[in-house]
Amino acid sequence: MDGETIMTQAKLIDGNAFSANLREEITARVHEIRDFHHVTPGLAVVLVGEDPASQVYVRNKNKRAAECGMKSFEHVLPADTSEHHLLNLIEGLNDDPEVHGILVQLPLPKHIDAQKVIETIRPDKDVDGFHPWNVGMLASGGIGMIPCTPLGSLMMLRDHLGPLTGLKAIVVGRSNIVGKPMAHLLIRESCTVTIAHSQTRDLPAEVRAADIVVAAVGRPEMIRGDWIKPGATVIDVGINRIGLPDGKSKLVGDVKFDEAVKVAGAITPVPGGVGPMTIACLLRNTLTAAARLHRLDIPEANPWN
Ligand SMILES: NC(=O)C1=CN([C@@H]2O[C@H](COP(=O)(O)OP(=O)(O)OC[C@H]3O[C@@H](n4cnc5c(N)ncnc54)[C@H](OP(=O)(O)O)[C@@H]3O)[C@@H](O)[C@H]2O)C=CC1
Ligand SMILES: Nc1nc(=O)c2c([nH]1)NC[C@@H]1CN(c3ccc(C(=O)N[C@@H](CCC(=O)O)C(=O)O)cc3)C=[N+]21
Repeated sequence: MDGETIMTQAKLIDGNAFSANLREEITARVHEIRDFHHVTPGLAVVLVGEDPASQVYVRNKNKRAAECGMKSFEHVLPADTSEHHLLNLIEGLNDDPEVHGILVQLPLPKHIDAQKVIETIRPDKDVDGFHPWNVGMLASGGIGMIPCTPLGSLMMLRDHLGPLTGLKAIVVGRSNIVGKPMAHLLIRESCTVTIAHSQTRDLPAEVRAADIVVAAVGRPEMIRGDWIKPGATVIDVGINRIGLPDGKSKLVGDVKFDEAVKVAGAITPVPGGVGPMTIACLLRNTLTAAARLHRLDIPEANPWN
């Protein structure tokens, strides 16, 4: 090196390792409530349609639930399932004492009203945290169920940075499942929060001002290295499968990793970043739901504060 150019390399935030630790902690709690309270947390996952990518996620969720000692109930329904049939299934799960958590994989086929489906899930079994009751609890400072992807993202931020008080954060994306709940969590952590979306003017300038960047856009490698403030912490939520010239495909995030890794202070990779944390947090929410439904007084797994 000539002494002029200082090559920096961001710290990699390892979602696989973090999620393995969290799942270990959850497993211990699951065994504890099984042995002392005779309760086994149960997670029901509902998938409508045969989207192969979704099938992989559902299988992963069930496998991880079983590894933690939970029961898992898989409901795979054909793509032409009626809304009425799906709502009936959910009402059955609402009333099933073995089921503590219910997740309906999104997106749903167009003929089904997703909002109606979400509102049919009992709020205390809504482990996705998408029911308006839980949305309101997060927005108004109450205790509800926190959406898994934002929760996992926050755990990694807190682990890397400690308290986030006063930091400038930008969330790129305003969806109900990632962007909005993420912004609410960051407000709760006393960050100064900007929410950007497709109508934002001069997105690179907004991103450059931020100490924390959460990318949840769904556009492969859109956020470039020269948009990142040197030393910033980057959480890449994006999961995009892109085709390669040789006919194969690979997963990339919403951040151009090779560029950002040279500027950021820390960054989550894709795969191996937010994705595995989402699943660990789903299990954590299922454990929490089981404990609350049975009024068990157990400590939360990784209460990060
Ligand atoms: N790792 C994980 O566990 C998970 C990963 N994901 C991934 O995260 C990504 C986002 O998911 P989700 O929130 O559901 O996606 P949505 O498509 O629902 O939302 C995307 C958001 O990005 C905004 N946006 C789109 N284009 C631009 C642009 N050019 N500039 C600025 N903002 C833009 C949209 O703005 P507008 O509102 O104006 O349209 C919208 O608010 C996806 O890649 C998804 O696969 C999702 C869930 C879990
Ligand atoms: N009701 C509902 N809740 C969700 O939480 C939900 C959903 N619907 N629909 C789809 C999205 C997407 N999602 C992911 C979860 C885990 C990984 C994951 O584990 N990814 C791994 C591996 C991915 C791979 O190899 O394919 C990784 O990033 O390392 C990714 C994406 C949850 N979602």
